[in-house]
Amino acid sequence: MTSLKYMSGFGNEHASEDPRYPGALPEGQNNPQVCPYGLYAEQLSGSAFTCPRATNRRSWLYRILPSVCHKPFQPLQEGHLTHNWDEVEPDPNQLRWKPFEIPKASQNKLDFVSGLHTLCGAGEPRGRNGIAIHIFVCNTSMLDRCLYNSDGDFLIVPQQGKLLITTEFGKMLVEPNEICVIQQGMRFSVEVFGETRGYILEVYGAHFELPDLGPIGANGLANPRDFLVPVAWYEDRKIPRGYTVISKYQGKLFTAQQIGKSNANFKLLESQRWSPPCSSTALALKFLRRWSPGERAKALQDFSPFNVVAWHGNYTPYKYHLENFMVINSVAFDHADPSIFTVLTAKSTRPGVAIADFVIFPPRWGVANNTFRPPYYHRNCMSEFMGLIKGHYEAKEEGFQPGGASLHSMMTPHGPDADCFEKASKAKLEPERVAEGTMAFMFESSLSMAVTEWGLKTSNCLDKNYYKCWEPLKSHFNPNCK
Ligand SMILES: O=C(O)Cc1cc(O)ccc1O
Ligand SMILES: [Fe+2]
Repeated sequence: MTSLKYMSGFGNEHASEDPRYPGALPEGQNNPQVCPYGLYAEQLSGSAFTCPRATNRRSWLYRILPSVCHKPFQPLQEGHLTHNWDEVEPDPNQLRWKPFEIPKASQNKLDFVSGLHTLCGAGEPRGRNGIAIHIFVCNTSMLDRCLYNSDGDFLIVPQQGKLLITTEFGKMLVEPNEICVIQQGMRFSVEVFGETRGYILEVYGAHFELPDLGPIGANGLANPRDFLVPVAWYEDRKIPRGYTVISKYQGKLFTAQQIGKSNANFKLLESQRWSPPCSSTALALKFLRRWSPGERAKALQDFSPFNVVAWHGNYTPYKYHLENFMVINSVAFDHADPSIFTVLTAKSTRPGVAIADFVIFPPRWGVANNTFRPPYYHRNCMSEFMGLIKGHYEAKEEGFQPGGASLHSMMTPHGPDADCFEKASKAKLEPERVAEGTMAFMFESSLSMAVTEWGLKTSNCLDKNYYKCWEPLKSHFNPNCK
């Protein structure tokens, strides 16, 4: 695979043209009467038109045919997505899952969509407030089908296997230890290269932002320039069985076939060698009139949704490598709250309270003196979902495995297992590397999440003995020794 190009910067205004068609972006305006090369202009709005500038998100896509060319949507019964949070009775227990099983392609072919499973969540896509956490396990690439999420944004954390994601904005390769965000409405298709697994945080009604840095200053944590945005790439190919667009809409999946064949139209214009600058409306209209009825009929067949020749805007998919996180931590004493490790936050309307934060536990130095260095024992007014990309998590060397997960719900006590407590209370406090070669992460939410039937039962991955990891903790209380 030739290496892909990206543009850098979080939330920037970017502009990109497929190099095969220079000048495809209209100059100085969004909606010329006829766009260069006869493309259609289409806006994708990611915020209300009237949002303040700082939060206003939209992009303009210049495409061979507009997205509206599709047959009616039909329900699709596939995957295990739900936002029915009443499938099973509430369960406040500490929950831990063994690595979610990835079926072999020879037994059960799953692609990114058919391999989606909702594990837990809260809230409701219609009310535009809530989250869902999904696990994806797949072994097959999506073939001539793409997905878009009408309900919210997907933050995708691959854990095993890389994802080659084609989007309307271009291609991104996302490997374990990288994450990507595909925002509401963006069409994407996922190619995989073997058995593949990962986690998804879905947020309804908010976009991810970089956390404010406050007294940290202008730099640090996830730096904006390390967020990478794809460059325009389009395809105009024959799709014998037609292209299927899948929409996740109000928690359910729907499919529609694209109709409209771009090749004929586009090749025709191309054959006229529209070399830029070709902004002459009269000339363009002349070309458009040249289509015969036969050509128009031929035009109504099939086309790829990845037909965006150029785009500009600040509403894009993006990826980020977790190794780029600039870690800040205690250099004197005590254990700082894990909010210091926030990569991205989806804010609620309450100041400082996130609908969901994406937090990582990267390799770093532990140097705090006179300090119990691992995570403290904890009861939280937020819900803490954790996953492990690789290695071990410092608070639980055993039991919490890559590709598994844990959920410590609102006010459910949790903390280091007995082993960890004993070791860390006796350890000689020298500077030491913590979490070397590992990457654990947390989706922390102000919402009280319910677990799905798949999570508690069907996945068959729930570790029924999790609570036992704290059983050996013994009292060290000694009234005679301070
Ligand atoms: O529960 C956990 O392991 C996550 C966590 C880590 C930490 O360093 C401090 C608090 C906390 O909840
Ligand atoms: Fe915690």
